[in-house]
Amino acid sequence: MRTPSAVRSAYRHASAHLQTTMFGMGLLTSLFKTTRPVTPPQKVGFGFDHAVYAYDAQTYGVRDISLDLSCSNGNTAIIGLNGAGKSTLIDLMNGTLTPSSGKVTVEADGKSYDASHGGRAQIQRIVGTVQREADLYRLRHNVSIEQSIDELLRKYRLTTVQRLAIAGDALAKFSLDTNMRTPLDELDGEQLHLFAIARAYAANPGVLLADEPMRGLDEISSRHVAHRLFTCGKPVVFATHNVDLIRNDEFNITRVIVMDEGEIAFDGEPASASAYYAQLIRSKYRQISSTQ
Ligand SMILES: Nc1ncnc2c1ncn2[C@@H]1O[C@H](COP(=O)(O)OP(=O)(O)OP(=O)(O)O)[C@@H](O)[C@H]1O
Repeated sequence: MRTPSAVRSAYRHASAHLQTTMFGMGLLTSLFKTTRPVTPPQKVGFGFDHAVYAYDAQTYGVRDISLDLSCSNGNTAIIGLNGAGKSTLIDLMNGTLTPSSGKVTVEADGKSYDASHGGRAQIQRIVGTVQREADLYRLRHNVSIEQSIDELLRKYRLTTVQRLAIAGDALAKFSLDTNMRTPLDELDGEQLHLFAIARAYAANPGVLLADEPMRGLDEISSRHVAHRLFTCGKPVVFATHNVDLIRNDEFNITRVIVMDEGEIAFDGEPASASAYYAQLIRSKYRQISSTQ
């Protein structure tokens, strides 16, 4: 039988071992953390070189896209009918998808990153993706929106005070400071869209990517969200079906890419793009009515 002093000594030994292990684990966790950019990456751009993405043998998301997109000169809209390839294009830009063939690169501050060649983590620091509504529902819903951003920021080497300050600033920027303690599932539609933007903004990316950032909102809420998004001080590349929006000077949309059946059908300034798109829709209607 062990004496009390032998038990105490074994306990001290075990506890010292545990402390060393926990210290090691803490060190390991912080080693794997990354730094949040203090100043966002500048001069961000996207390069597509004959990029193709096939979901399966029959279904192409995009076909043979070649595109040079610099984000330094205003906001960029991607428009197109359902299934035209807008979401696939956005997922290739943020490294969620890698091309089946061809190449997609993200340029920032003179360097080039390719998600097909180990660059995904770096790309996701440069590019802030506004989560789609469906993806927001995967977040924990019983925590406040402040906590939700705090949880996102835990991957960075930041103190709790720094994380909460960043979360507070991001929420204030998108008029959500009075809702900081509100759980996600108690936000209304407009607030939910603003929260998705604030969450992407909090990581201080060089560009924001948003797939239909006003989806499902009424005219008033759409306008409010659009105003906040397009005047937030970061370039935005976004997909939309709202053609009226792209012609609004207040939103500084300088380039519009029209997609059709996985390809870029038009690339230019908003007025010409919306005229082209109206023509495209008319020709689709004619095709449908001629086959009925
Ligand atoms: N996960 C998937 N699996 C199989 N096919 C897919 C998948 N996602 C998209 N597709 C197909 O890829 C093509 C392009 O779809 P994508 O979602 O990129 O278009 P979109 O322009 O964003 O459409 P929408 O405006 O309806 O969101 C479509 O034919 C679509 O059916």
